[in-house]
Amino acid sequence: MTSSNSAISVQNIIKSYGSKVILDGFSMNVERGTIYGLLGSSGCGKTTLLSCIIGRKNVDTGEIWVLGVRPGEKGSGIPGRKIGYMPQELALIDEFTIKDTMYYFGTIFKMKEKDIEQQFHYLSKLLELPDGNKLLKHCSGGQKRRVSFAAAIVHSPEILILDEPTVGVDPILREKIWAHLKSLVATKNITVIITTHYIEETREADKIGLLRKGKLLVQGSPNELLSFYNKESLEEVFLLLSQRQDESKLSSAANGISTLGSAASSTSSSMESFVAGYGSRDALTNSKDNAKSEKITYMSAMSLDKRRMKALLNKNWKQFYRNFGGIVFLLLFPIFQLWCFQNSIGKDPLELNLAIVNDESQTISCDDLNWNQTVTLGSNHECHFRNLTCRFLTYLENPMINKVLYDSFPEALESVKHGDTLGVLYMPSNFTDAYEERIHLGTDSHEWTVDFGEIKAHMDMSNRLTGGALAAKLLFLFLDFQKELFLDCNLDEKLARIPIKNNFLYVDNQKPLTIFVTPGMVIMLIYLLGTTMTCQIITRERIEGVWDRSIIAGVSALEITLSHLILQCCVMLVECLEVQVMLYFITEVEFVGNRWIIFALIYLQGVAGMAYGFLVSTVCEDSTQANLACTGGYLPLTLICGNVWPIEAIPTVLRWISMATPCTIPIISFRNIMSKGWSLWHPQVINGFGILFGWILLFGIGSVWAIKIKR
Ligand SMILES: Nc1ncnc2c1ncn2[C@@H]1O[C@H](COP(=O)(O)OP(=O)(O)OP(=O)(O)O)[C@@H](O)[C@H]1O
Repeated sequence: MTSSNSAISVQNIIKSYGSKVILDGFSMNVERGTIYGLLGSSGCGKTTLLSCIIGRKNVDTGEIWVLGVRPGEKGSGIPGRKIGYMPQELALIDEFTIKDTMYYFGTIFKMKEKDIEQQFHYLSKLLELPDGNKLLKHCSGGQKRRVSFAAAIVHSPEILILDEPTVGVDPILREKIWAHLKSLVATKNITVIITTHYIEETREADKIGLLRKGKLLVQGSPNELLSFYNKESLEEVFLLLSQRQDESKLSSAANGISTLGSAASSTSSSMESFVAGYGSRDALTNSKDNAKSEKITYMSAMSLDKRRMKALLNKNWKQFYRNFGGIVFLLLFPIFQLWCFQNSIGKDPLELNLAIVNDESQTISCDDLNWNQTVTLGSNHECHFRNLTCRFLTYLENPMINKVLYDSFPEALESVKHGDTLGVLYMPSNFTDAYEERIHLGTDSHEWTVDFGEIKAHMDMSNRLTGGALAAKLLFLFLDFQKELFLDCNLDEKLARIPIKNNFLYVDNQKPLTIFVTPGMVIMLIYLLGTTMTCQIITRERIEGVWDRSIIAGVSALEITLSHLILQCCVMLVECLEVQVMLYFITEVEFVGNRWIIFALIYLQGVAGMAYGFLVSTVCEDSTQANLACTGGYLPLTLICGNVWPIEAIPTVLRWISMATPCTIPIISFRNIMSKGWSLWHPQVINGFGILFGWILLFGIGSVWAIKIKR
C-alpha cells in the first residue's frame, strides 16, 4: 500500500471532469521530511492533483494515501489540522485584518490562544507582514499572498501543500520562504509539496516531479535530473521531456523504458524515475475494479465543534459589519422599497391633460355660471335645464384632471395624437336641450335626442392604466353630476344611479389598490432579500475559496452552513420587523387577522428565499451565473404570482406551476389572514406554511446533493 517512510503515495489515479481526463494513470511518491516540487504547464492538472491529495476531490480510480490514511476517509484527520494548505487563489476574508486571519485559522486548527499569538508575531516578522490591524482589503497582492502562506503554516502541520506560493513575491522574500520551508523540514520533519511556475526555484527541493498531459514524466532530485539529462537548467530538462512526450517516445507501457527508460533503469538505484505510460488507463483496469469494490466511508460533513462555530460566527459577523455597503442594502432596502411602494402604487394619477371641446358654451372656466339658473322647475313640476355643460365642467375641478380647451374636435383629437393630452371630452352644442328631452321623453326619445344628449369621451388607451383611470373618473363624476341634478329637480336620486348596486365585503372599494397588492409586494420583497443575501454571501465565499479552505482546515460543511444560517436568520428577523413596522404604522393597510401569523409567514418566506439562494450558490460556478439564476428565477415568479394580474387569467398549466411556486399560495394566505382574519388552521393558511416548508426542504436537499456531486 505505502512504505513506512512515505508521507504521500499516489497510485495510478485517473481523474476526469466530465469526459475530459485530467490525470491519466498518475502515480507519485513523496517521502516524509522532504520538499517535493511539482512542475507542469498551466492547466496540466497540478491543482486538481493537490485537491485529490487533501481529500477535496474524489478520484475516478486509483488510490491516494496520505500519512498512512486515505484522505477524506472517516477518522483520517484529512482534511484537518494535519494538513496546511495554501490554495492558488488567496481564499482569504477581505474584511479581516491580518491578525483576524491568523486567529481565525489558528482557532479552527484548535490552537491555544497564546500559541496563535506567538506564531502571529513570529510569522509577521519572518514574512515581513504589514501591521496586524491592517484590513486585508487594503493590502497589496503580494502582502495578501504572504498572509495566505502564514495562515497555511500557522499550526505547524505535518504536511504542507502550497499551490504557487511565490507568485507576486519578490526574489529576496522568495529566498526567505524557501529557507523557512527547509528549516521546517529539518526541525519538524514536515513534508512539503509545492507547485510553482518558476521552475528554477525548485532546485531547492529534495525531489521534483514533472507533470504533463495527465502523466508524470519524471521524478527525481534536481541534481540527478540535471546530470542525467546533461542539462544546465531544469527548464531545459522539462523542455526535452515535453518534446519526447509529444514525439510519443514515452508513450507505451510495453516498451515504456525506451530512450529515457533504458537510461533510467540503469540509474534507478540513485534516481527514481517514472516514464509516461507507466500507469496507462489500459493497465489500470484491475486497480479500477479494486478501488470500486472497496467502499470508502468519507469523513462526516455533519460534525459540530463549539470553538470552530465561534470562529465561524465571528468571521461572518466581521464580514457583515465591516461591509458598509452590504449593511446599508440589507437594512435600508426593505424600508426604501416599502416607501417607494407606498408612494407610487394605488394612488390616483394627478393633473392628466384632458382636451375639452365645449360646443355649447365655448368655455371651460364657467366663471359667470349662475348655478341656480341651471335648473328651474316648471308649473307642472317638470324640470328645465340651462347651460348644463358648464355645470358639468365644474365637476371636473378635480386633482386628477387638467382641463385644456380646444376650439374644434379635430384639433383636440390631434392633441391626443401628439401626446399633449390624454383624451378628448366633446360636448355637443345642444347637449342641455337634448339631455332634458331625454329625461322627459324616456323611452320615447328620438335617436337625435339620445345622440346629442351624450358627452363623448375619446381616451388614449395606449397607456391603459392612466387612460382607464381617467375614463372611470369621468364616469363617476358624471354620476355625481346627474345625481345632484335629479335632487335639484326633486327627483329620486336613485334614478340617476347605474341600476346595479354593489355591496363590497371585507375591503372597502374606496380604499386604494395598495391593500390588495401589499401581501404580494411584501412576500416577493422578503423572498428576494433572502435569496440575494444568501446567494451573494455563499457564492462569494465559495468562489473566493474561503469555503474550501475552511473545510480543508477541518471545518465541516454543517458548521459553515449553520454559522451563516444563524447570522442571516438574525438579519432576516430585523428585515421582517422593519417590514411589519412599516406596514402597521406608516402604510394605510388594515389588519383584521392575527399579525403574529402574518409575521411567521413572512419570516418563513425569507427563509425559503435563503434556501433558494443557498441552492443557487452551490450549483452555480460563478457569480454571474448565480446572479442570473436569482434574477432570472425572480422575474417570471413576479409575473405568475397573481400580484400583477389575477392568476385566474393564466392558462391552466401555468396556473398549476404558479400555485406550486414558493410565493403564490403564501401571498393568498397573507391576503386572507389580513383581510378576512383567517386563522392558522384555515386550510389555505396551512397550505401557505406547508408549501414554504416543502420548498425549504427541497432546496436544502438539492444543495446537499449539489455539494456532493461536485466533489
Ligand atoms: N471544476 C472543474 N470542472 C471542469 N474542468 C476543470 C475544473 N477544474 C479544473 N478544470 C480543468 O482541468 C484542467 C486542470 O486544471 P488545474 O487547475 O488542475 O490545472 P493547473 O495545472 O493547476 O493549472 P495552473 O498552473 O494554471 O493553475 C484545466 O484544463 C481546467 O480547465
